[in-house]
Amino acid sequence: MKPEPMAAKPIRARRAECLSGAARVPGDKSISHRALMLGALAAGRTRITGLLEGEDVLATGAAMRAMGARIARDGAAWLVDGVGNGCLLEPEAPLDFGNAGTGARLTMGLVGAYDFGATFVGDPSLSKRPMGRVLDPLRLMGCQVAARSGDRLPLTLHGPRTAAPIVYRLPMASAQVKSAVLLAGLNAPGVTTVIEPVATRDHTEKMLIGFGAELSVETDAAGARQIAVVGQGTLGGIADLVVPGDPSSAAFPLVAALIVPGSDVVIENVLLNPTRTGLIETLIEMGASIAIENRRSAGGEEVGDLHVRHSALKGVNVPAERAPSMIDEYPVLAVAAAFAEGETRMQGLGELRVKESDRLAAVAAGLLANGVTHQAGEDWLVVTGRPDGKGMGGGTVATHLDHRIAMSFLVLGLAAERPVTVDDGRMIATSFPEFLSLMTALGGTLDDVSEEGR
Ligand SMILES: O=C(O)C1=C[C@@H](OP(=O)(O)O)[C@@H](O)[C@H](O)C1
Ligand SMILES: C=C(OP(=O)(O)O)C(=O)O
Repeated sequence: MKPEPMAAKPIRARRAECLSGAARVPGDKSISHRALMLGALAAGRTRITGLLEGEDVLATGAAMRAMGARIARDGAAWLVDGVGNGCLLEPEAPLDFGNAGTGARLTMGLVGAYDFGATFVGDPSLSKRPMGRVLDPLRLMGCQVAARSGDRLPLTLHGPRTAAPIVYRLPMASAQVKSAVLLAGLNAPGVTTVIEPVATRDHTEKMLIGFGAELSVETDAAGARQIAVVGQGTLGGIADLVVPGDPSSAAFPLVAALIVPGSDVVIENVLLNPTRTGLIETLIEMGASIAIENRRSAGGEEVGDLHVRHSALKGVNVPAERAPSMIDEYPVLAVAAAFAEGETRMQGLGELRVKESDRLAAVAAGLLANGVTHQAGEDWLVVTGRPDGKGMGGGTVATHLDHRIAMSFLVLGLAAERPVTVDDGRMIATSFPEFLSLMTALGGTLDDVSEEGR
């Protein structure tokens, strides 16, 4: 008999008095996935602190175990004993990535150049997302793919006996595709090259160098980056890999503090890698009071504490070129824009359509349900704000198994005139399990209302 599907967990946010205090968001999700993957691949031990213990990352850990790595928690740290480059084992059962695009796509790259079979499965959200963007370059390297129509999960990969190194120009701005090709290149003889016309998050490049891979990056006058990795080299464990706080999680208390009158909040230890700071840049242009304090370096990355105070925001134009550096932050930017004077115009949003949900459609529907004036097109969104939040709220938002839609609209409810309900908060645990307790500790008024509908 099939197990009963778990019941949805609706959550409601009510207008908060003010938010205050200090908070520390969990480790960066992108870096956490890569730390487990490269630790699993490297020879010897990697000790990781600050790892995000969200469901997405734990699924990656389980997949790495299934291919031979030993991974165990040791107090506040995680110890990973890797297999050595080229020595992953064929997994005996399907690898289940749950809701996680990053875990699934990067692992496809990791195993796509191995002469063995690996099957990938995921939840209903992940099973709708396009995998062809990763499978196409893997096919060029000699990988065989058996997939559902449209290159969706479940699918099985079988790499070639010897993979062909390729030169691959990214057809879309995607760090996941870039990373998958570079990881496949680790097991191909010779040099595998990725050309990215627009820079995307660079964690894979930085961490590959940290684990001892031979990798070079050249940037041309137009900003295009050419990244070359030498395959079949040796990777070694990292004794002390520190994962900084996730700026994509920090975005929620950050925007909440900006829009709830009287707020004064410090968010500590946030990753400030320039490929991830588009939201902070945009909010500062909108007039946000965000002071970056205590700037320092941790684990080869710049980090700092964000001191945020409630601010009078004004609408701005957010250029399409900025999208890769804030791609996961548009839903919560739309919420900030709902409280800004005038129009905020966001362009270049095509990639939002293929995230955990069609985020552009989900944001537009959530704004509509809560009385926020907006217009949306194929790849753009214009939000017309109302600083006092008058007339806003009162709606229920369909989250479509998307953690960022859930958290963004709960933030809206903290400042809107009427409460905002999200239909299901379960997916918040994929990236930010502490969200409810952290927001509540700052003064957020969030309630689990699962019992109401029963
Ligand atoms: O490489 C990564 O860790 C990620 C890249 C982005 O996806 P795309 O590469 O599809 O833009 C982002 O949306 C995702 O949350 C994490
Ligand atoms: C898009 C996201 O993640 P993923 O692609 O890993 O599912 C996200 O966390 O917003």
